[in-house]
Amino acid sequence: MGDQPTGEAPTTDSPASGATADASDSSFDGGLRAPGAESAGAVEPAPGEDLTAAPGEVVASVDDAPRSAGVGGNAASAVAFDDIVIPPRPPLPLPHPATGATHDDGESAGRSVDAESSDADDTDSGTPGLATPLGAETEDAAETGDPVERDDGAVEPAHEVVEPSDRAAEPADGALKTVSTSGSDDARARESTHDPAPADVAVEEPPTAAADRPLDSADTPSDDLDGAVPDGAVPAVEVVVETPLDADASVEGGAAASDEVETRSGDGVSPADGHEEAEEAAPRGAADVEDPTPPDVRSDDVAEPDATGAPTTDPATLDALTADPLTADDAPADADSASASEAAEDDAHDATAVMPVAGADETPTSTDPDAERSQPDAGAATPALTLRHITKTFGELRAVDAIDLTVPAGSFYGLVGPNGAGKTTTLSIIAGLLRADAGEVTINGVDARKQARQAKKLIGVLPDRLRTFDRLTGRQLLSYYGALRGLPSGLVESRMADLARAFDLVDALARPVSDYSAGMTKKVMLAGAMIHSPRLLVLDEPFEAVDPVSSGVILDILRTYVDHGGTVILSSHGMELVERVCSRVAVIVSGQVLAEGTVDEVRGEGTLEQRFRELSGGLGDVEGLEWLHTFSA
Ligand SMILES: Nc1ncnc2c1ncn2[C@@H]1O[C@H](COP(=O)(O)OP(=O)(O)OP(=O)(O)O)[C@@H](O)[C@H]1O
Repeated sequence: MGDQPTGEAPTTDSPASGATADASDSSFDGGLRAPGAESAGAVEPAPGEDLTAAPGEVVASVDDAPRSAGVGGNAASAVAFDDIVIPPRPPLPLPHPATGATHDDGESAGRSVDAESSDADDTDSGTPGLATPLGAETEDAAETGDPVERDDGAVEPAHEVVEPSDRAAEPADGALKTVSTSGSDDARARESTHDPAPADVAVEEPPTAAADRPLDSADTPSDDLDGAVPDGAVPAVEVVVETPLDADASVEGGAAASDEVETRSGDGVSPADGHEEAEEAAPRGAADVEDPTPPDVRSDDVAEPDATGAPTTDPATLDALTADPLTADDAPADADSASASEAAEDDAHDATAVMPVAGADETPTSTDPDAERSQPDAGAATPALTLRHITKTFGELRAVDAIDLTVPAGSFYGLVGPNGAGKTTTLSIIAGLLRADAGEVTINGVDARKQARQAKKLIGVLPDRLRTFDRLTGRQLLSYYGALRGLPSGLVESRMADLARAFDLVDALARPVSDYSAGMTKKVMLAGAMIHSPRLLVLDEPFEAVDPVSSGVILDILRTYVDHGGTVILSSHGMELVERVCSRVAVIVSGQVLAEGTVDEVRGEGTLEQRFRELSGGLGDVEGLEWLHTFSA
């Protein structure tokens, strides 16, 4: 190719462009491009021309050079560079003095360059702009044979860069020095390093999003809560772990500390800033929220140390661990203390305990919906949840209209309804995210308004829209959930490991939740809702975006949870799923409960979906959409 007619070299065909692009990535890029391109500010001329003939030849030079020079790869680059670069500096006519020693190798490059210049002059290839810069650049040095004066005024012998000894000693420098002849700052900067471009790029590269991530690799220690975590998540965890212990000494103080922890953890920066972000993170209707912290991580709990201190997932042990420490003696007193402040009541409860709740022994343990349907009164003694005339309006819209519901303890309760029916609003009120305009919410006998903190201890929440502190890694988030719920760190670690395995999140725990898919986010938040083994799980669309395998796992977990006395209330648009797994169901339309009871009672002779369609008014009006079938484009 070195003997190709010069007229073929300077073209703007795509191969040339492609070669230019390729060459730009190579270590000998500077040798190929710099003299012409950088010094003259060429518009990719020399490379394009040169490479039109060069791609194969350049490679051949690189391959051959080291063999002839008896040096390694880096030297090879330098030799190849010489072969290619030197021609622009000395007089163009061949043979070039510097390439004479390696004529075979240098010939192609030298002729290529020569061809460029002459071709640009001799042919009407339509690429004068491509050839000219290199020609102009080389002429100065080549015709005079004088040292090259750089743009910054420094004088550099033109031949310096071609000294074989220099190249052998510092091949990379040799290549870079050639770049320096351009006189550009960039070239000089590169000249100063012994490391080729890739390292320069790596060093100078601006911070990336990945660099901002708290943890991004699996090599993060499992107990890395104190490890290097950007965004200030570390101090959050440090403080969180200690908060419940502080709360032990003083409920008031503990609550205050807890608030601070929530805030600081929320943004991982500072309490003040975090508070704002925590509010930002609050679910829809934040203006109505009693507490800006999402309910799934919200906790007014004081520490409830593990009775045994031993991590466990054994259901029986979990029941023991989560058994409400409250004593029945205080229950009536609580009911009578409506006039006292909410905080004062909660403190009293925290200090002494209350709550006659339906324990696992009192609750049917069958996961067979049919079996449970045959026991509609199961857990009737103390319902897991009761709503009395709950009403919520948004402006003129009555989203929830005097709803009454009773969810027996140990039931798997489905809330279904069309879009905008009021399901999420209802669940948000149950979770304490929204304050109802009117009505009462009672959770396991605890008035959710009068004894908000006590009530919140009893529930785990998967909120709508998955808003959470997603700058934390999954591990940090679950640790945060657990710490806020007052669990000992060892127990948190143990449960987190169990939940991660169950939800197939082991490999994801070290990654920021913001990088999770929707289904993964749902699963980690569901894990967070469960980590303190609450008595009632309030789940808004728990299966949405979750893959079938994970859905099956979640269902198994929830069923077992219900078997052991837990209660689940969930919203879903999956009629078949609700029909299959739920023992009771309520159909909400326009903020009102139009049907409620066991699944058998609600669906009657047909399917639940048929009943749902009847109650919700069927399909929308699809007439008038004929234009959709005209396919205008
Ligand atoms: N914060 C809010 N501000 C104003 N309107 C709201 C707010 N939250 C809910 N709404 C309105 O209340 C009604 C009930 O909404 P909600 O989210 O409870 O419905 P949903 O049954 O959960 O619907 P979907 O099945 O689509 O999730 C809707 O008309 C909705 O626009």
